[in-house]
Amino acid sequence: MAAQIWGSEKRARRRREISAKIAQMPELHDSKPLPFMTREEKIMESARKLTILTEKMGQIIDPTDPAELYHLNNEVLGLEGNPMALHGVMFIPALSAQASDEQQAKWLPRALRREIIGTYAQTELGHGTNLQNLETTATYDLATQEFVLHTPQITALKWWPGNLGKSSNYAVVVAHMIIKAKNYGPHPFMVQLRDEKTHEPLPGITIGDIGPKMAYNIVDNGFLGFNKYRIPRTNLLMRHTKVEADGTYIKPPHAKINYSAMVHVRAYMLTGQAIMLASALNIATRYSSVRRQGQIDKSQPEVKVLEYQTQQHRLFPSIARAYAFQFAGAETVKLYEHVLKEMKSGNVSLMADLHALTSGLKSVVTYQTGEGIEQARMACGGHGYSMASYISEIYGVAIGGCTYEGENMVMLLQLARYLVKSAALVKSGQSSKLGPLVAYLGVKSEPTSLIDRIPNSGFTEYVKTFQHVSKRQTLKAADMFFGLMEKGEKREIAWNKCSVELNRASRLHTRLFIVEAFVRRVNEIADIRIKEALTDLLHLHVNYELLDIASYALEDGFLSASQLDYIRDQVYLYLGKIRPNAVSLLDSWEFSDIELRSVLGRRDGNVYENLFKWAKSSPLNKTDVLSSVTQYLKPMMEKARL
Ligand SMILES: Cc1cc2nc3c(=O)[nH]c(=O)nc-3n(C[C@H](O)[C@H](O)[C@H](O)COP(=O)(O)OP(=O)(O)OC[C@H]3O[C@@H](n4cnc5c(N)ncnc54)[C@H](O)[C@@H]3O)c2cc1C
Repeated sequence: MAAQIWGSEKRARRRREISAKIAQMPELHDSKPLPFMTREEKIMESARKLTILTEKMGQIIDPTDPAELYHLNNEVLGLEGNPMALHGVMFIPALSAQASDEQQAKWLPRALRREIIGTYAQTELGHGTNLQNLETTATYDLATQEFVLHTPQITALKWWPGNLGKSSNYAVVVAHMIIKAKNYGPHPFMVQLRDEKTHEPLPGITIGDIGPKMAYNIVDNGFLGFNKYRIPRTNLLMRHTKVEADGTYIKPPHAKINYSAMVHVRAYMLTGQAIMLASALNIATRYSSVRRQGQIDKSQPEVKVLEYQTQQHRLFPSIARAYAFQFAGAETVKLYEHVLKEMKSGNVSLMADLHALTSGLKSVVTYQTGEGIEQARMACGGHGYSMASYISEIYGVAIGGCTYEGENMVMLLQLARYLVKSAALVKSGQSSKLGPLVAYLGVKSEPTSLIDRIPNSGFTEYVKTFQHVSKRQTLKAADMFFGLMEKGEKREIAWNKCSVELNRASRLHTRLFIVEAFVRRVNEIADIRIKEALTDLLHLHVNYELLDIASYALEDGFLSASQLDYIRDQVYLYLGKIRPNAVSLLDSWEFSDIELRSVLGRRDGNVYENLFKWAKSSPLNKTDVLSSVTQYLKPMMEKARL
């Protein structure tokens, strides 16, 4: 099963080998549980491990393999980030995608050798989503052939970029490029922020940390201001756009080229989210098979809480989602690699499809991951609320994904734009022009669903039902939008008035893709036992998801009330079928104890002993009487007793 999850037998084996090596290297382990450290201590601890990794990485992994690097980071540095988190995830990819060959030759080897640390600074205090209204400017000075970076007011400060505050000495900074008083819009520039010897901010730069956050506190998200700070013209990243010495601006050959970096990050985010969801569920499911509370049959002993149907209903559909997201993520990464190849040979047409899809996937997957992790936390009762479970940290980190890399609602609206364009093609009889991911919008569906009416139909009738609801909602929302415009509403006003319905269409389209990706994967599996276990999970997935969106299928009579009852019964049937495999379905992800960092979710299952040991190591327990008591509470009580 691990091979299915991680993509191949070899990848699964390499993960095990890497975990085994790390287990033998105590210098790479947390020196004490992270929840007992202050933010400064955590950053120090992470930097310590980072420098060891820089030295020894080659002994543990193949550093050119992103999957191995990801696993190493997760296990050693953990989810809470590290002082170079953005360096690998955003800075190097931004240089790779947007710097010219010459620029790459100058900066990339230094970045890869870690001579410099970089980040990606786009968001500002005043604007994140609306890039057109970013306020940082880069004005071209023809006389010196330099760009002058400036933040004219407080809202123009860069705000949020990871590792910008204290760790990075370089950044790719997005600023409005102005040449001869003409604004060419936001463009990326390579900017040195700090002196390479002293690490002090360079003159003209105001920089710092934005303070503690809900999670991710090892990352020093920062602010950055420029006071007429000069950089050479050649620091504009010039892979696609160019500015010549005389200020001549050369446009990128194709606007969609700029999508590729975003699509890349969003595609990889999906598997990251699946891993976080599976981690939280692994903790909660293991704990639920140890924790005993109450009886189902009063004549019998207390049961493991995993026996309760409500507990299964809380956890198992999310297990199915974790698998679904992992498979959809892997498929999207493959699709991305294919589209990239096509683009290199001049075919950019598929990028729009993929960009739209990844916008929807990023939004649906991060939202449902957050939901699933929170349910996992509650499934652990009181102990889930303790940092010993580590689920709250996983939750905090995962839901950051709902906001960064494009705020979720805005992402859904991006996909909706594509769906509305596609609906217009259907309405004008041009369905043959639909992109491959939306081709179903042009296919006539049956009048009613055949779920439970055709024996052994596999998942075909489910997929058709998802297609029907997605198509119907897309055409309905598009009709609403076109109708308002026909009545004379301005395009933007009409769009805003339909945006809830449009986002519903985007969610349904995305959920359809996730279901299809799951079905495709299960159909490919040769090993009978694995296929059987995943088929059960897929049954739960399609029935649970359909029940969740049933109102869309009921409103036009596509599904009947009796079919809904059948679907509901199927959910209960598969909860029961999955119960015996639940723990192993998550153990198959092969997270090590080091990686999970959870007292509740350890492999040995010694929850109570481990919890007591953990509590005793709380810094508050170093002394029996705290100075807060001697200084304040004791005198207060003494005074009251007089
Ligand atoms: C953990 C974390 C890490 C980050 N790391 C980085 C980083 O490394 N580099 C970087 O540059 N930035 C980073 N960011 C910033 C992040 O990219 C932005 O916060 C994000 O793009 C959202 O923008 P915003 O904060 O301006 O939200 P806003 O756009 O102000 O969103 C507020 C609300 O308005 C709604 N809204 C906004 N516009 C529209 C619209 N057009 N239609 C409908 N609704 C709308 C949103 O849906 C949301 O509900 C990070 C943020 C977080 C939380």
